[in-house]
Amino acid sequence: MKDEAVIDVRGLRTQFGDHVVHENLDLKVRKGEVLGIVGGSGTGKSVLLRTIVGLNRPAAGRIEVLGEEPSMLNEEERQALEQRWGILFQDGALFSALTVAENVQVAYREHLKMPGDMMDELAALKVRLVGLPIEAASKYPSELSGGMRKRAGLARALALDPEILFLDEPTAGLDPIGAAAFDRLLKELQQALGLTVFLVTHDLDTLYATCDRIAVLADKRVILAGTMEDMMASDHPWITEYFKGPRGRAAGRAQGKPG
Ligand SMILES: Nc1ncnc2c1ncn2[C@@H]1O[C@H](COP(=O)(O)OP(=O)(O)OP(=O)(O)O)[C@@H](O)[C@H]1O
Repeated sequence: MKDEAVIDVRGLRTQFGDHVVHENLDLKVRKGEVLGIVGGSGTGKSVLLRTIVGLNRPAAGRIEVLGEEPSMLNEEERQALEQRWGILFQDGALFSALTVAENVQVAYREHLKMPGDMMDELAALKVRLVGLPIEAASKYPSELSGGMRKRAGLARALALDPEILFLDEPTAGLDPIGAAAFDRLLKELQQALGLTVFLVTHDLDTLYATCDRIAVLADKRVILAGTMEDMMASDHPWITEYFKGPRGRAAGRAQGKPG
């Protein structure tokens, strides 16, 4: 069932006042794939993510996630659906007054009833899963490096064993070594856990290292969704400049692809 769509967006329009961000946007994300969303600054990548997860209301169109239409659900059904995905926002969005373990446990307190020691064990498991030392569990976000905070955010996003992981610019602000390590972790986790990943990124190295397909946002819609080979074959000016410009070529060479 590799082609089964777990996210299906059709005819989406989003707008803020008179400002139309998306018009007639279609996008399918297939089960088990890592889909990278790219596009120029302000083309609406983050707004698309936020709209799919219900944080922003579409002006028109239809959004299905895991076979459900979030806007048609009652509160209880919505909560049940929300437990099936995890989100890592750009800034990690950790609660600064809580330790890493407590951040992971927010989801357990909200959605599950379980004894404290079991929550501790589960949080420790998630902390290890994302490659953090166990000591990090009792630290506050301000005591961690940027890379460790991203991993802590990922641990929180994975708290409830989601089927879909939404990531907004996960490698932004990381040094190249930290970013490459995060890419490897993401790919390993995606394969081990069978996740579907919706990944907003500007990072060409991340695209090469992790994505099965890429969707390009321009002119208020997805102008091309396909593999890296499809991107290289396109003659759309933005796509050509992005993927075949000096940075695109360098990223391709680093992954052993001819530039
Ligand atoms: N809550 C909001 N109210 C009004 N306008 C908004 C809101 N959120 C986003 N926008 C506008 O929607 C457009 C798309 O924003 P978005 O953050 O999705 O862009 P992006 O493609 O993720 O950009 P970047 O790559 O720079 O992060 C921008 O013009 C932005 O100003």
